[in-house]
Amino acid sequence: MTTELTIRRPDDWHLHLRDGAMLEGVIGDTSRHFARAIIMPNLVPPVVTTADAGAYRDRILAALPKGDRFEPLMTLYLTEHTDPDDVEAGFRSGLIRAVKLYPAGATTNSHGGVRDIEKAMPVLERMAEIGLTLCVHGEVTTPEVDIFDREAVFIETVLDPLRRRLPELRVTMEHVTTKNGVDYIKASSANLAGSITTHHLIINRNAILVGGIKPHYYCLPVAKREEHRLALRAAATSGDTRFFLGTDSAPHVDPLKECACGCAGIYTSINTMSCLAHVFEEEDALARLEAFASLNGPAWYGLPANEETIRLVRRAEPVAFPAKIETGAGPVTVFDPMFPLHWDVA
Ligand SMILES: NC(=O)N[C@@H](CC(=O)O)C(=O)O
Ligand SMILES: [Zn+2]
Ligand SMILES: [Zn+2]
Repeated sequence: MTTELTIRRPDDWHLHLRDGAMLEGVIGDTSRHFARAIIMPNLVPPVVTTADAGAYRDRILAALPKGDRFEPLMTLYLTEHTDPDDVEAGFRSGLIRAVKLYPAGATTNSHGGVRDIEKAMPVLERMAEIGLTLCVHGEVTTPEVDIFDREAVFIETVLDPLRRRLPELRVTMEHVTTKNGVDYIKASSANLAGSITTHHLIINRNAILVGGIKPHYYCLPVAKREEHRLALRAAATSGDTRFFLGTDSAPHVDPLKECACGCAGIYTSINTMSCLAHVFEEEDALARLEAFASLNGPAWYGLPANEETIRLVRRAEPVAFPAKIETGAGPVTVFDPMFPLHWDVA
């Protein structure tokens, strides 16, 4: 049995750090293990201009625990009024690594997102021209579409038409949750990749609903049936370079999760590497954990893999993680994978 594994230091290609007291409370859980992360722009108000992103980056670096080395990779929140010249200037300066498409109303703080994609075409055309990546929250918001079908319908009715229209546009399908998403990425010949979260490799929709309603397993896109989880596991552990880690660690304080209309989002930064090592071990794929967590993401985003390494060790006794972390904004419940975690980052 493998009990030790050294891999390049991982990166997180989809992360919510929030702002203010929450940012201060969570950033250390990422910078402890990860060298870089793509930082989601869905703040209130959102990060819409290059100037906003520069200021947010400064706040992130100021909140970083002393001695930690961590590079935030900044994104812009696409709106129907986004200025293509500002996007291009941000990209050319090296600050902006991606632009994020939130269909309006699809998820947390997405009300300022895109209603009519036609209005965003000038920006998308410019991005295709200059090689800037579009990250998408791939769900339609049409009320008639069942919430469990929203990703599949998005692929058919929004993503595929967009990619046919702009084949040069580089697209990251964020937090893929369905076999449909996995198959769509695998069938593409270029300019498409997908991030997969830690929790979608571990839970299916039963976790949310069986034995009582469990708000801490609720996120968007919502976890699907078991067959979809298995497809995600197969993709993540396959070594296929088009799939990589984006934890989508999304902290909300407990009172906003444990209420009549709880927020979507699961907090996994603190135990992601332990969870992933467990999953890859179960799939007999520990040798491919480095590809998923440390190599495929940088390759897709045109960055070198990290030179530093981390060492994962399988402990005889389970590793203890707190049930919640305390932040200046309030308590945040930590993802419970519902099995003991034996892998630890040494
Ligand atoms: N994933 C989530 O459930 N929530 C994210 C938003 C998102 O990534 O869709 C958040 O910002 O809380
Ligand atoms: Zn999302
Ligand atoms: Zn997210």
